[in-house]
Amino acid sequence: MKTVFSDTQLAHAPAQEISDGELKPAVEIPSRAEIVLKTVRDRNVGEIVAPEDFPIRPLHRVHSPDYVSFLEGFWEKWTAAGRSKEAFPFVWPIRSLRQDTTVNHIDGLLGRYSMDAGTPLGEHTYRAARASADTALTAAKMILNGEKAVFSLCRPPGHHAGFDFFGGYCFFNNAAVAAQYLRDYGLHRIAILDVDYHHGNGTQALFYDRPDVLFLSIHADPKEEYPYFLGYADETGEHAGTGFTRNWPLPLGTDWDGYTPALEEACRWLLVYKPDVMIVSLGMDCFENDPISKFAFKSEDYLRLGQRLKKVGVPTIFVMEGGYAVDALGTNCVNVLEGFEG
Ligand SMILES: NCCCCCC(=O)NO
Ligand SMILES: [Zn+2]
Repeated sequence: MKTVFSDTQLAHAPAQEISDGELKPAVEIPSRAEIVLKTVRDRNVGEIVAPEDFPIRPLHRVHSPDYVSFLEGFWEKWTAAGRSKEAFPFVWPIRSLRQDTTVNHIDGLLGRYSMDAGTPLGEHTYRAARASADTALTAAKMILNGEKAVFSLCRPPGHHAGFDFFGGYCFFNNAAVAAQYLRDYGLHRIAILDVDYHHGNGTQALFYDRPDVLFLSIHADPKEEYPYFLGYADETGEHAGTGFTRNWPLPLGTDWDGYTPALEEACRWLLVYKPDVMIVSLGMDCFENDPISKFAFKSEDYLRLGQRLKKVGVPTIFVMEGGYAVDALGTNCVNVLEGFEG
């Protein structure tokens, strides 16, 4: 299986994050990608290719142009305001506040275009996030050109990013951008299976009223876990998209045996939907030693996951999402790819 990756994706290097209500060392760090890349090489997964530089248009097919421009011009505005350290939002246009104002103050803009205070914006965030989206787009283009399976080593991740907001360490929704690109280039049905520990709220919302992209997510129950406010079992799509979203929230502490019934149900939905392509939002934070998560996968369970996904039997793009137990991240990620390749 080929891997797509660019060193530009390492440029976003957050130092801290706000997690569990306090400032902590950031976990979505460049070494995540480096260890996965090293393991891809060491275990001879396949050729590593650089992403193509796509124009901005595929991003505008998923994200609002003003949001993309905000990210692009942010650091200049931030430093013009006399600030030099990574930026954290701290005020949001929540209930009773206006959504329609033209905000100019940098702190207002930060809140307007974000969903949480845990995702710092730095000098190189835009550049790295663009490269991460290009990595997913390149994988999509490779599938259109006949590849049967591609691993897009995306970092920063994407599944929490929505139409006009960043959060959960995500800026551009890499999986959504790839799905839309495949639709724009003639494929009819795309399935996104999100196996990250956290619900992919951004991806769900982007396709919620559409039948052409099926969104399936198995994740920690949002009653107990980020993102808290989406990912419940009663969310099944709306309008033309009714029935084309499915969520399997699972209790904290879930291990592989507790996970497989939901995975089997999701695979049955895939069998019925018969997607032209399956995009797997591949977060490895269900792992038992993940520092911010509370499922109990073992490394060998990721081999089983890859083996099961292979049986779906459609062209597949693996888009990397979360996973913060850096020492085991390479092993766990490549286990999925090797399990898939058989
Ligand atoms: N700081 C709060 C937790 C952010 C979730 C990041 C993630 O792994 N999402 O899949
Ligand atoms: Zn996650």
